[in-house]
Amino acid sequence: GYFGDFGGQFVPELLMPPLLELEEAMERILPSPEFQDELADILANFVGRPTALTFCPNLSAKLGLNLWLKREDLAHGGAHKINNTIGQALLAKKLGKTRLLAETGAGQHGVATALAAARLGLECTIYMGATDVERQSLNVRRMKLFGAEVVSVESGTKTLKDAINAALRAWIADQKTTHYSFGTAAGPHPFPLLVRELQAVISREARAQFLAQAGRLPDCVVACVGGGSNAIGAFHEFVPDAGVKLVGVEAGGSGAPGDWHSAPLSKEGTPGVLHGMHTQLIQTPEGQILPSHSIAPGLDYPGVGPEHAAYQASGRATYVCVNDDVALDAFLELSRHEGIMPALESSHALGWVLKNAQALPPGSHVMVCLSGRGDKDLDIVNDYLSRKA
Ligand SMILES: C[C@@H](c1c[nH]c2ccccc12)[C@H](N)C(=O)O
Repeated sequence: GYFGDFGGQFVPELLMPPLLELEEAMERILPSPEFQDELADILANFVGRPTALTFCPNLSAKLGLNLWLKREDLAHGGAHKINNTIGQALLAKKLGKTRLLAETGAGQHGVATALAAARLGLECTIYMGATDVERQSLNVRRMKLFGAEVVSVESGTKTLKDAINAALRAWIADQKTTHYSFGTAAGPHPFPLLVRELQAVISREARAQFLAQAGRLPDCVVACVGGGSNAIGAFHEFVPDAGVKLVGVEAGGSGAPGDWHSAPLSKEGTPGVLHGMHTQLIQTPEGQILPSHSIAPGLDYPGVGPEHAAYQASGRATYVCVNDDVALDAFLELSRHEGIMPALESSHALGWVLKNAQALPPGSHVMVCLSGRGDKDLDIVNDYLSRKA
């Protein structure tokens, strides 16, 4: 369960039985033709795959690049999250589980888990920090309308990292009937591997679409990195293609000195253990996890998936970060020039491309993973516009 020095299963002994059961299920059930056929049918006819690979003629002309977008914003639920939640829900059902539980901070993973449970006839309990329940009330309403129970977590800073701790504890207490559907390619082994396998559909489709539509491979694949699930999925099938640069874009927050960020890889992160994994973290020298911040709720996390930490260490991928304003400007650029409204999370990836277009060879073919749609972010964007006016 390691990616170089990173990964592992740093959990209480009590959590080992369900993790071992999940690992065995992953090896036995996931690759089976029966599971793969059933998953392919759901991805086609419920999720709406394959998602488009969209060329951007106006921004390409403006930037002197060939800008392509992998449209995970068009997947059911409005983001890439469903690739993971529907796969884990199907696996849980094959294991005879009757309930899913999950963590969420921004609410996107909670919604994607709740709708997958509804579709597959499973009960669903979502753990969410009390602070997040307050500020993401629309997603709380969506989860409840899909039939999920939302448990408000009052411990710690009452945000995502506390929701994960509460969900892991709940799983220990109820492991026989319940599957924990982890929200990103992080957590204790086998979650980083399982989520990567389920999100790899993004690059599996994109690689074939690029060859068909552009007649070649991309020069560069760019994706935002919070926990890292859309990025690991966008990278995975391109990893063997040495000519394809992989760029992960983290959230730099406001950028003001002393302000919090969510960029353990591209800023001063250090190795440590959190949520069952050894990875790069934003922490004090004594190992106290520091608060994180980003204008994009889905990127707000002080850690990162271990496979990304390993790709940074090996040099296979490069990790950079952009601040809130660069992401907001990218949101406006794509909306105004291409008629597509990107999630603020995805806007970080696009923002890096817009900011660094001159540094890329002219005519480069760049694929940005558009991990989600931006309707959820209208209030934040309008607030930015009124401040800027
Ligand atoms: C990205 C996703 C998420 C869900 N669970 C996570 C664990 C670690 C990092 C990120 C996540 C999002 N923050 C959410 O709360 O739904």
